[in-house]
Amino acid sequence: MTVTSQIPPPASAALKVSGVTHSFGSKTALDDVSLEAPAGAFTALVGQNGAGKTTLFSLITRLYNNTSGSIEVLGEDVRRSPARALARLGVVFQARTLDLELTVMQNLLYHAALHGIGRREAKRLAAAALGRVSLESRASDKVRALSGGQMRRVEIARALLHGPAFLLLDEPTVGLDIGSRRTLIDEVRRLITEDGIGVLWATHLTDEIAAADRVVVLHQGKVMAKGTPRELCARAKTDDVGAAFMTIVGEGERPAPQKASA
Ligand SMILES: Nc1ncnc2c1ncn2[C@@H]1O[C@H](COP(=O)(O)OP(=O)(O)OP(=O)(O)O)[C@@H](O)[C@H]1O
Repeated sequence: MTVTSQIPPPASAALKVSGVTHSFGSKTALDDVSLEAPAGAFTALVGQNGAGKTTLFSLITRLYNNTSGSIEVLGEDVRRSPARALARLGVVFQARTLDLELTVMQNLLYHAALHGIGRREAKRLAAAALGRVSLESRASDKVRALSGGQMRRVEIARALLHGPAFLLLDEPTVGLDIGSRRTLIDEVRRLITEDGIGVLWATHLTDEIAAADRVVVLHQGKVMAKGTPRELCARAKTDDVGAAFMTIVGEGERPAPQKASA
């Protein structure tokens, strides 16, 4: 009997960013950035403050126009086919955007109305989305009554309303306590395993990375490394992902300007 090794096919890139540069005046926030994030997997975009994570998210979501390179969501170019590309994308921005005085359900229905979803369908979708983040029992509560972590999960439910295949989350755990952080990450990982959603998760916290994740290290607008945590650790000759990140980021530090000798 012949035994053939089962090599899994390469995961297709649900999000593909190629050669994207973006500047604010003379400040280059992103410098020839290329990265891929597969469907049905967790990709961590790790970078310190000012690395360029939010700028990248703003380009992917068309808040800013990408004038160089290309960005594709499930094969749809965001510049050429913005409606089709954005229809496949769910986004949780860094800043919180729920109306605190409305109920959880009212927030979701308002968002659905903006997307042209009819009331009855919106209610069905909202209930299903709340179930996916384990918050169906809070539908009638005012958002103000929720914890920070629960608010984030409502924002994820809102991002899921239109049935996206890929989720972008920009530092979603900032300001949350350890328990809420863990719950939020677990919920998002469950969406990946149960619904096959792809995730790009921006963070500066390396303890949010799991062994099976893909990691992209962004520093001062440049992609410094891409790979599995194990590959990053091997490159930095350490077994600690946080230490590997600091080593890799250190490689990218701009040299201090030389003083002219007298
Ligand atoms: N609207 C803007 N005008 C000018 N400079 C900007 C603007 N937005 C971002 N920048 C600069 O671009 C660089 C990247 O910023 P960005 O917000 O994308 O980083 P980040 O990785 O999201 O950091 P943080 O975690 O602090 O949000 C920074 O140097 C920032 O000061």
